[in-house]
Amino acid sequence: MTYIKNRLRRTMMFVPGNNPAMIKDAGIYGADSIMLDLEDSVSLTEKDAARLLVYEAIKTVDFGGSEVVVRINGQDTPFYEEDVKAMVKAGVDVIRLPKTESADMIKKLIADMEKAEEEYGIEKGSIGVMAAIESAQGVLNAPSIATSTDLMMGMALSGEDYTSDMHTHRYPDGREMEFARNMVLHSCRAAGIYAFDSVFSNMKDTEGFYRETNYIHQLGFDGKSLVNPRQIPMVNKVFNPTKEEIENAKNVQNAIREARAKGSGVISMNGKMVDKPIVDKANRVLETAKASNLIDEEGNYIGE
Ligand SMILES: CC(C)(COP(=O)(O)OP(=O)(O)OC[C@H]1O[C@@H](n2cnc3c(N)ncnc32)[C@H](O)[C@@H]1OP(=O)(O)O)[C@@H](O)C(=O)NCCC(=O)NCCSC(=O)C[C@@](O)(CC(=O)O)C(=O)O
Ligand SMILES: [Mg+2]
Repeated sequence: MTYIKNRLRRTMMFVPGNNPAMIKDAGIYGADSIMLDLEDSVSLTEKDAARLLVYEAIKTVDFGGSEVVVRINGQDTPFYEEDVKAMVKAGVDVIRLPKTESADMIKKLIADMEKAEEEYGIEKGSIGVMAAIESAQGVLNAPSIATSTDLMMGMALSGEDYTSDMHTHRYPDGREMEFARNMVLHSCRAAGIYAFDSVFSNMKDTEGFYRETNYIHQLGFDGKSLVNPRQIPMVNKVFNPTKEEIENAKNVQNAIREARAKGSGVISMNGKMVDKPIVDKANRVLETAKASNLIDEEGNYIGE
């Protein structure tokens, strides 16, 4: 496995690292990224066994087309060092550092990964990293965390720990996370890395899940951390461009081609102005459609 900088990352599903049945089948649900968890879904007494299980799984289980991320234990725990060594040796795609509060924490992670890469003869830079922002300190330092290393794939806001640190709860309207979402998202966009929204923990509240997913898609997040496979098609439904959006994007491309042939950078299409930023957005819609297998090589719609 090797870390790929640019790919589709709408859905990143947590899978408890001490659950062999869930790990074995994790690849069948079509998540863009599977996140094997060594941190909070694993009890203190099972940390070593989970690390071994996850190591073996990375070596032997077929996770389909999913990227494999491991959430290791935090730097203030006795498990961190062994987690880093084992995951580097296993050749995971991406390591996610929980409770990241500063750029220095990421620099320490990179130094520890490099030591392990040296020890196990793994190519330097073949494993990406990501930061989970779970506290007020992490949110305030998000801009420098985002740019702390070239290997930074993205950052995720962790709503459960964050709202606990802020002495509040998760509310249906999400106002308690407005500032954090905007800080994390802007830091990611400015750094050119992926932005992931928080898990939504109430599996029964489908309406609430759609409300939150539509909201974070509107803000500009690339994807969301998930806790259950049932959440994957719901996120894809929100994030995938519709047939109408794809047709509109193709019309925008055709219109600007026509305009440029006449020496202009702007044209009117159905009463709406089309210029460079509109074309950039149309291009992004078509890139997403292609990566999601909604259009073929010629741009024809092949989605359901
Ligand atoms: C929630 C529940 C118990 C519900 O169980 P249920 O049994 O009701 O689920 P069902 O839907 O009935 O399952 C139907 C079928 O899917 C299989 N299946 C279910 N879930 C699966 C899965 N995740 N992976 C693969 N397979 C799965 C299941 O085995 C069954 O398979 P089968 O028997 O063959 O039909 C279960 O989903 C689960 O354990 N989720 C992961 C929880 C977890 O990891 N939490 C820690 C991460 S959050 C955190 O730490 C906070 C954070 O740090 C986050 C941040 O940083 O972002 C912050 O601060 O915010
Ligand atoms: Mg957490």
